[in-house]
Amino acid sequence: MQVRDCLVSAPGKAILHGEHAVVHGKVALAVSLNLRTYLQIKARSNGKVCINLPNIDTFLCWDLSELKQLLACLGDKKEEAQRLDAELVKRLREFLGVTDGNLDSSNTATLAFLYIYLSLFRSGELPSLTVTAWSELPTGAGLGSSAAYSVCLAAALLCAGGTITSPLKEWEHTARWCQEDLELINSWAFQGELIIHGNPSGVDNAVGTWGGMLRFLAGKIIPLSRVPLLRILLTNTKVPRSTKVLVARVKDRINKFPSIMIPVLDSVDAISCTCEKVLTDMTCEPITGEHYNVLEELIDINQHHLNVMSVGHPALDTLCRVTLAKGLHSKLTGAGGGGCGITLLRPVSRGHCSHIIAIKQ
Ligand SMILES: Nc1ncnc2c1ncn2[C@@H]1O[C@H](COP(=O)(O)OP(=O)(O)O)[C@@H](O)[C@H]1O
Ligand SMILES: C[C@@](O)(CCOP(=O)(O)O)CC(=O)O
Ligand SMILES: [Mg+2]
Repeated sequence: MQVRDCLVSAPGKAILHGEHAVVHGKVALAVSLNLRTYLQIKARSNGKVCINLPNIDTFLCWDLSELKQLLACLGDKKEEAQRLDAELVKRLREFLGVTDGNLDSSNTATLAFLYIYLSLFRSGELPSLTVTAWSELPTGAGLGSSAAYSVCLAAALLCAGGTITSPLKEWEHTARWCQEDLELINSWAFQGELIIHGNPSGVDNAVGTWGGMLRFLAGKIIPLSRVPLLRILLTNTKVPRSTKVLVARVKDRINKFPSIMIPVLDSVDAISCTCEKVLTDMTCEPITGEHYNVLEELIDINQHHLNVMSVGHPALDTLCRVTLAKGLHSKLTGAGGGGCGITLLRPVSRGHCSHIIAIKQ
């Protein structure tokens, strides 16, 4: 089978409020960034499947015959993007020599690719192709690099195999898929996140698929079209961490102290809802210092809650302290434990360097 060549991209994200709580059914507010992951598929006729992931120093090739063996006796089950096929995951882990202890960047990214590739093409002939993915996002820093990679994998493999068609007209440089295709891409991207994160909420792949700013609650995605222009400073502590480990850590703490932790999750939910209301108010009435006072207090309270969830880090404490000395309020974003923090800038604040994002629509 010959696939179509294609090139896709997807954005990273910043979570304003609701990280971790969203995994436990609470509201999160997230926004896409102008930092993207790109992925190209090229059809080959050499009987090989190759993957090049320069950001994580991973360059691998397999013969189609080896990959076909992984599907032996799995049956022609219609590929579906609802849940992981445990048997296929087990075979892939064995094939890559992966045990729970050595699920590093390279192994997880390779596993996610092979899982989606084999699932999508399992009922027909496996195609020979080369996948190359690269990103402007820091890997493992809370800006949704895993989701942007998973969204790109899903979109490109669905497109290469002809399940969805490219919306790009000859004269256009970029285009978006229709809603139905975006939903299919999102559901396969969620599979990638399941492999990389273990227990994802789905908020990151939703932002990677639809872009813009959205409210996410238990799989329900509500785009927020009326939001004010906010300036947010992103700071990368450069402390490495893994979302999978942090999500599992929060779960352990909830299991250990349910009566203490459940109210914390409820409070984070209320913070997201209050923040959303303030943002809406800011679009229908003149913006005042009081709006910013509330947004800043919400950031401070949430940062304390995230520390209570055990996903803080001394480098993030430093960020909060240093910015507060300048009258600015910060919290971690994404899984925490290091990675990136966000700082709300008031309209008068002068541009600190790092990366400034504009939040609108
Ligand atoms: N550009 C990339 N190329 C290949 N794999 C990537 C890339 N970006 C992210 N990944 C995968 O995602 C993992 C990081 O995911 P995660 O811990 O959730 O952090 P993040 O906050 O960046 O999403 C990496 O270990 C790797 O497996
Ligand atoms: C902690 C969490 O809420 C966000 C994780 O984001 P990131 O992988 O750190 O970019 C997990 C999730 O929602 O799946
Ligand atoms: Mg991630």
